[in-house]
Amino acid sequence: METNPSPLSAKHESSFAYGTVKDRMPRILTKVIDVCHKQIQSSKECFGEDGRKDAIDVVGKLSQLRSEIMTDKPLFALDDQLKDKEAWNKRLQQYRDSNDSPASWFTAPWLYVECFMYRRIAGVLNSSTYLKTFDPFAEQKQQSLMQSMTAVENLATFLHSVKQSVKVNDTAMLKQFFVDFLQVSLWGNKCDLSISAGEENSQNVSEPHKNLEALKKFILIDYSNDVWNLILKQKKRKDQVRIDVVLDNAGFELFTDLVLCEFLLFFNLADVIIIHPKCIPWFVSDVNASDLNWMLSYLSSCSFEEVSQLSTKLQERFKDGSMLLMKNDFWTLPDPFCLMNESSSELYKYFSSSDLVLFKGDLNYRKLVGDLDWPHDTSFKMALRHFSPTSLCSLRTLKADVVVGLKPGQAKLLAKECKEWMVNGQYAVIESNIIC
Ligand SMILES: O=P(O)(O)OC[C@H]1O[C@](O)(CO)[C@@H](O)[C@@H]1O
Ligand SMILES: [Mn+2]
Repeated sequence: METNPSPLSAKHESSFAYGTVKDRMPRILTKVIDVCHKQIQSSKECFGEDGRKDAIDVVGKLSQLRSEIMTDKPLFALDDQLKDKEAWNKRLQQYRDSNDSPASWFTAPWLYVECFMYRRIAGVLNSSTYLKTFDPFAEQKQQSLMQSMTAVENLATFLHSVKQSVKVNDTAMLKQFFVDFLQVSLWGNKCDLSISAGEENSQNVSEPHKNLEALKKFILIDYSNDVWNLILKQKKRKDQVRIDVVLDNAGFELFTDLVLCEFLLFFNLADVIIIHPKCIPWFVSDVNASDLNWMLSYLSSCSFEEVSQLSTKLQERFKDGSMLLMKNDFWTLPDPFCLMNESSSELYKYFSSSDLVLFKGDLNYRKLVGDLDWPHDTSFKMALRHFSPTSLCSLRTLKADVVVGLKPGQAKLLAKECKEWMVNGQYAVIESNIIC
């Protein structure tokens, strides 16, 4: 029988999880409470006394949640109206059954409790009358794109020039630019708002595609060659190549992901691309469908021509079906991906017919490897624990103390170089299960 390492957990005071549950999560909740507090007045203006009471009730329940976390109360089964509640409760029960102590915020697996906070926020909002669809992070997500507009303009200009100058059959050039756009999308993952507890974290490099050479030494594992070979191989074998992108953050990161998609579609390296957002406000900056729509209409009306053209082109792609957005509640469960086949078998089956699934970001990586305390030289394949519907590739900057696939001894050397190497977003991986 396989024995797995233990899950990362805030019960270890020296861990990154401990700092997250103790400081970062309450800080994020405080911001959510402030934003909802502002809704008291506007709800009153729109819906009268009823609206005012409704928003006050939301603020009260969120404050209660913050105090539960800060005082390490036991986790309880969800009792709300959202349809994934049974799936959540089942996992909690399984945890309780396999552990003697009751699960609490600081003692249960970090992956469960951090996801649980966002699911609880969604449950509170959904229980209200007037704030059901209110996204407390929407404004921050929009701000982060607006603050990255110079980088957006430069990247759109770069894509435009590549589209103009590179021939569709010039494989060598295409490979070079594929790797560039893949890396731009990778480094776009630095811009999440959860690691900074919601503080401004926009793109501060104005020409992201010109910085790639200098950043190469920070990519610890790099499967871009294999990903490229896989795409070429599938193109030769099939009429329709499909790539799926499991999104992470809105703002600049989403823009870099869409640039990569447009590059692949324009040069016929993929025929259809499916993107997968979250269905509830999640880890502060994660993409919801409404963030994508907002971004495309914001950029379409931008006065910078390359940006508005690109955005209009992307809107057309969603209309003609070469790009599709697919929603699924699985992405906002606490489940590691090795449980996808059990808890969302349709999604697993759906991925089996994809040629390549790209997973963006840190949380997706944590879920790929189960958020377990793996020795760092464990193979990626082993850490996936049989999650292998098709070829997978994770594009992730390191913002949590879990990483696999390194050479023996490499982690020690990195720790000497930089104490914070696993959590400060400076290092990255392009990691894959591809066997080409
Ligand atoms: O947006 P990402 O890349 O998934 O990062 C989410 C962040 O949230 C965390 O869970 C910390 O709160 C880290 O894992 C990570 O830094
Ligand atoms: Mn995120």
